Amino acid sequence: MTITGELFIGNKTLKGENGTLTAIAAATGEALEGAFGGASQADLDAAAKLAFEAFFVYRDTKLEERAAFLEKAAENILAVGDELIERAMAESGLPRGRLEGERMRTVNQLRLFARVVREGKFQDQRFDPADGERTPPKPDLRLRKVGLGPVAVFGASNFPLAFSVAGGDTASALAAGCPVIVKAHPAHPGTSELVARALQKAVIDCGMPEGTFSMLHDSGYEIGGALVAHPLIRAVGFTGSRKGGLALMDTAAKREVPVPVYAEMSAINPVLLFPEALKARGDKIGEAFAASLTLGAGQFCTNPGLILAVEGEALEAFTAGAIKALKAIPAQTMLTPGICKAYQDGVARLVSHDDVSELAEGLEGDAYHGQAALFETTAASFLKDKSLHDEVFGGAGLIVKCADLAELETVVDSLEGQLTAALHITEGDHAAAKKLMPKLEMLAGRLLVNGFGTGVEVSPAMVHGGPYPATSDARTTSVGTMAIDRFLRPVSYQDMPVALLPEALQR
Ligand SMILES: NC(=O)C1=CN([C@@H]2O[C@H](COP(=O)(O)OP(=O)(O)OC[C@H]3O[C@@H](n4cnc5c(N)ncnc54)[C@H](O)[C@@H]3O)[C@@H](O)[C@H]2O)C=CC1
Ligand SMILES: O=C(O)CCC(=O)C(=O)O
Repeated sequence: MTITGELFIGNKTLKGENGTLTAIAAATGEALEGAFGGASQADLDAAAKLAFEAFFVYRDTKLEERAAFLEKAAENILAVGDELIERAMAESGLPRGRLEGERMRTVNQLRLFARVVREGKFQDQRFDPADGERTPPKPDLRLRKVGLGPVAVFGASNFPLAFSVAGGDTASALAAGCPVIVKAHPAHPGTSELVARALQKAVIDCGMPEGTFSMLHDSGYEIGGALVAHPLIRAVGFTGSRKGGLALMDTAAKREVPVPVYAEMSAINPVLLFPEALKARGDKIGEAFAASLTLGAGQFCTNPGLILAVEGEALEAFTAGAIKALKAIPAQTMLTPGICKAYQDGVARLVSHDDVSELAEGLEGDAYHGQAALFETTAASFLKDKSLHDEVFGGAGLIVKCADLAELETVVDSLEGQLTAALHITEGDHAAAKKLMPKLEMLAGRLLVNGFGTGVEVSPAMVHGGPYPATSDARTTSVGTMAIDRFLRPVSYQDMPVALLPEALQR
């Protein structure tokens, strides 16, 4: 398939004329096939108008039809075939195995939401019958949840399939009955085009209203901002930097009618090593940590960037295991030259920090490669300098040595909101771990034991979220079936004649 660089506005494609963006090969920095035309305000208005009109039809589609549409989208993505994987590899620098896995995750996520839609429980229908005998008389009340309206989706650079055009935000918004306008990520515009084509075809194949799906390119930040500000957009899903997420939250808050922005931003995902676990298997935990830290060049928002432990011999065994493993890990291509530069700058800041020691580096790589790095500091220094709490997006980890468990708890108290917190424990650590549980529940969206947070299971019981700045709204998740709730709101029907009630509430 030729990459056309076009915009997808409802069922049409057209070349944007508001500037151009070029796809870059992550491994070499060279330009790839396709010049992507940026959308204008008029293109955005057209997509938003179609989405808003589509909403009134799409939200009332039969659940079976909506589910079949999601399944068709999954089928069409698979039908793109190897070209999708090849293009995503070139644009993101991620290896084939990872992207094939991510494609299945994307497809299965759409299929999972199809099952959620078919089941219908997300509508949360409630029936509270009238009671005329009561004083005062009680009205007949019925409730269901409905879609919010058109949703803007900003996909993530680090998951060009599972968190992008047809990723979790899009799947959950479509499942909720909301049309979607995607602002394509500039790091993988060709991958985005191939997936957008599959989604547009699914809309047509299934006879869904035109405007159920659109995708725009932005040659800068103008159209992304205008999309969030657009009066016909009713919610926003975002995965990316804290700076980007905050800018879009600010735009949404300043609208005449503010709308929710579900932004997943930065996290350093603390890993707490408890004394008995360290004594029992410190070196093994160290090795496993180095592997998780450097998975996908460390470009996961769930990356375990921070180790907290009590200093001593057992921690030294962990550190030795991590250093040995890390030194043998090859540098890997990073997603974009910009992300690579931000990583190198972050590592350089740690290297030159007076209170931080560099323990190890991974193997050296080429210009666009991220070289893993491991650092160490004391709890006192970490508590003193808030800049040490910042995410360094990539394979860099910081060990914080605490004098005792009380100091470790003080460090936990000082942390910003996180996506995950991991505990490494044996039974002998249960009492100490239990003491920290209330604080950890306040800190993170997911608490996990004897593992690391990378590799998020798409499950009904998953929370991929957490208090600010991990996300903009700790009440939600962007992965798993509960993600649908972000794009729904409840409507109550009081003493409504049956003829006026939505079909699902007529009984
Ligand atoms: N926590 C996480 O899940 C992730 C964090 N990151 C962080 O973000 C950095 C840059 O990565 P990107 O993916 O490029 O994130 P980004 O936040 O710069 O961009 C994400 C998306 O938002 C758009 N955008 C950003 N700022 C905007 C603004 N002010 N107005 C309108 N649109 C805007 C971009 O065009 C892109 O489509 C990384 O170095 C890393 O630090 C990146 C990926 C995932
Ligand atoms: O680890 C995962 O599977 C998902 C992580 C994620 O959401 C991210 O890195 O943006």
